[in-house]
Amino acid sequence: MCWSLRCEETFLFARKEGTSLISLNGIEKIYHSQSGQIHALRGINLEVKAGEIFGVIGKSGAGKSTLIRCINRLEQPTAGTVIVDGQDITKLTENELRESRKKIGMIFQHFNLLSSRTVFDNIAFPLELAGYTKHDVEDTVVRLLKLVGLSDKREQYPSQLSGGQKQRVGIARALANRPKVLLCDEATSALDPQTTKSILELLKNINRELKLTIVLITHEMQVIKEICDQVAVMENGLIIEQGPILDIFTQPQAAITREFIGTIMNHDLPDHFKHMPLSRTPLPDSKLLLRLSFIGDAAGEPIIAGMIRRFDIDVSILYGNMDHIKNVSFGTLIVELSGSQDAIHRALEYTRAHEVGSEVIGYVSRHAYAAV
Ligand SMILES: Nc1ncnc2c1ncn2[C@@H]1O[C@H](COP(=O)(O)OP(=O)(O)OP(=O)(O)O)[C@@H](O)[C@H]1O
Repeated sequence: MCWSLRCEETFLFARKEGTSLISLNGIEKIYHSQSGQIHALRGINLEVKAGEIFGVIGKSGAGKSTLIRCINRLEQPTAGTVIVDGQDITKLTENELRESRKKIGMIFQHFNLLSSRTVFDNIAFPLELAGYTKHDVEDTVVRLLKLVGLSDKREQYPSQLSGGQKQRVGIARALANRPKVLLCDEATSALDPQTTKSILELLKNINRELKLTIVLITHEMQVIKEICDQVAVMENGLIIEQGPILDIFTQPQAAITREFIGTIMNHDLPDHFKHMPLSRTPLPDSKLLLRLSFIGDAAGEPIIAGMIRRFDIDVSILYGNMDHIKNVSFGTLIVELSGSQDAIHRALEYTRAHEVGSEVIGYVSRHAYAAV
């Protein structure tokens, strides 16, 4: 990281952290193919603030690649505007675009390195194109190699590197022109989990140290959870949900968001409960199924013990998990409350007074247990 500290003048940020660096307004993309038209993006609006890591998640075909490629105009949007650092990318001439793209680095799933060039020469390539002197090229590449931890590989060829090392070369090359934005197109999808972790760690460090804004697309919720500040969820060319990741993880609204979160943490009832008839209103002699969500300080509160102590009820924990994002703990418990309806009602009020999210899943008759 010392490269950035010695060269802070090389990363000049026109925009302060927290102000909008990328703004997509009403982006449409229609592809014309032999089999007809494909409406890949359907009115995308997106704001990425300077200094943040913004993740876009979606299943295959959702439109993620098309979206990220509109940011540097590798794809020309059919309609809408793409503003990067105050400049409307969609309106630029080819010459202006070439210059503007220096502000926008990109890395790819399959690295896209030049196989006939060494590691050093791959990273040097954009600098040579930009007309840097031999001395400046040498100086910059040496520093970039150090930044990505590949100083000892400078004379190797891509075929002699592991996937993670290749992606490090890709990152160094993308940073060569001192961009303000780094676009990551499924940058870890071809890597094993351990290597993925180390690349995400590197991206996180680069974001922190160089204050580089990062936009990444992925189909893996774990990637979003590990490094993103904000996330947008895409389906069928639309953004169906977006927000800070803690909000999205603790209060997912759309079914597909719940599905993505479900791939790394369970948010659902245990299977055998799914087959029980649930009532929205209390039945005589029924038990209440409740989902409790805890965030931050509330995660440490002994809420269950408090309920049992204060009210004449039994509480069984059916399912629970705890996790943390950016050092904030959060968790979910699915509990079953049994007792008089009055005691259950008061226990419910008690949870609501304690800044604990509580969602009534339903009431289940005691007899239902026998039927399952
Ligand atoms: N060059 C193209 N010509 C025609 N159709 C395309 C083209 N590129 C993408 N599409 C179509 O646009 C839609 C969105 O594709 P896109 O690659 O953006 O999705 P994605 O979410 O990135 O999917 P994946 O994760 O599989 O890459 C898909 O239906 C795809 O088939």
